[in-house]
Amino acid sequence: MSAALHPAPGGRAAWRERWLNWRNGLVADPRFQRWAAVSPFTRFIAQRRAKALFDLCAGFVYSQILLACVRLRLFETLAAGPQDVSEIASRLALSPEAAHRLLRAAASLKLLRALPGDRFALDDLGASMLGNPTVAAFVEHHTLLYDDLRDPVALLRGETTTRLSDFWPYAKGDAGDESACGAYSELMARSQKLIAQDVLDAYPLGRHQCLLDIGGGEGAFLSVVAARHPALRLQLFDLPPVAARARRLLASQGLSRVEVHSGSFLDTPPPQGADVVTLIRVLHDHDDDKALAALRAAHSALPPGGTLLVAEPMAETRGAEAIGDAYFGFYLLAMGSGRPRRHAEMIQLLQAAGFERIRLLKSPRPLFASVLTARRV
Ligand SMILES: CC(C)=CCC/C(C)=C/CC/C(C)=C/C=C/C(C)=C/C=C/C=C(C)/C=C/C=C(C)/C=C/C=C(C)/C=C/CC(C)(C)O
Ligand SMILES: C[S@@+](CC[C@H](N)C(=O)[O-])C[C@H]1O[C@@H](n2cnc3c(N)ncnc32)[C@H](O)[C@@H]1O
Repeated sequence: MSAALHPAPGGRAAWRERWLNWRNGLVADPRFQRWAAVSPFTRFIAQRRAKALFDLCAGFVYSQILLACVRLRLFETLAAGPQDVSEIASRLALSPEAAHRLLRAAASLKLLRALPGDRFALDDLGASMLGNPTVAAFVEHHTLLYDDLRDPVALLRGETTTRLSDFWPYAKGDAGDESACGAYSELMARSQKLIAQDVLDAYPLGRHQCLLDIGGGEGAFLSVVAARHPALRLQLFDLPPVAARARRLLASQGLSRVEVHSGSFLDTPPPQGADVVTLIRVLHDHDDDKALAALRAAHSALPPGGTLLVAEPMAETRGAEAIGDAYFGFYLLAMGSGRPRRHAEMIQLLQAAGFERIRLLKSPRPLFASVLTARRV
């Protein structure tokens, strides 16, 4: 970036930068670190910072312990109640020593709880895994992401080919065939359980007559909408191989009332008739030009005054900053397309496509998806 675009700050901002620089010099000084670690005024802060840095160093190890639990079906094994190490070891086909190591590790991560007598039970996080089987599917799927992240600098420099870009063929501009689209469509459909109800709680659709879901995948979101709004007319638009899967799956669920249309929002006009269009987890996996094309497609499908509903993880979501900028930032980099956007960037994009009255709605779990509405001009 040139200095002209980002001139050195003045006033309060300049003072803030000088203070930050002085503070960082102090924190980086080993003598200050030693003093802070023992001083009764600072030792709790120093310990918290050291632990936070250690957790960043160890994050991959923690993830792989979770992967071992998922692959060995440890949470399902303990679903009926606590068991002792030898019982668990024989169920997991591990030696008692290996089982003990895994169980203690999982207990330290609050997945399990260690009980007296070498017995182990689920703890809150292990029980949450049982209640959200989608998370286990993501944990398995992360083997692709972690392969791609083996050399993060090469990834940042665009020097690698990635496994995630094969998993998401449209990220490379390839619509893929039904089998290539099957894996991602199934993963997305399963993970709608974390999103669909939250979106509908944030924006009840009661006043609408017809909803078009652009990039609607296999129709998992629309099947939740159908159950809540029996009278709403429903349309789905997705790439031809995905639309074919949606037609089959929706028919098998008795949901032939969903009209399935196939095409690409890059070159095919979507169907007309909707007074609300949804884009769920579509914009963030496209670069600006294609995201703008998706928004223009939504605009063309709506009448003036029609509503657009966007739901996806966003950057700088309070309490979920690392999920947006770190997890999705690097996930989408490995995928080869898109980036998590900040609220201000979403507003710019939406306005450029002809939307106004853009509102960020209160949603139950914005860490999974923030929900925005906008009005077609
Ligand atoms: C009973 C007593 C006395 C006390 C209980 C105390 C209490 C209230 C405990 C809380 C228990 C509770 C309700 C727990 C709930 C836990 C839940 C709901 C956990 C959910 C976890 C979800 C996770 C970890 C989700 C992970 C999602 C991931 C990794 C999503 C990845 C998405 C991707 C890669 C999307 C790709 C799409 C693309 C391409 C980017 O567009
Ligand atoms: C990350 S998935 C989200 C699917 C679904 N909305 C959900 O949240 O479960 C993105 C979807 O957009 C579709 N898609 C990608 N590029 C498209 C395009 N050019 N035209 C239409 N759909 C597209 C994909 O096939 C996929 O179903």
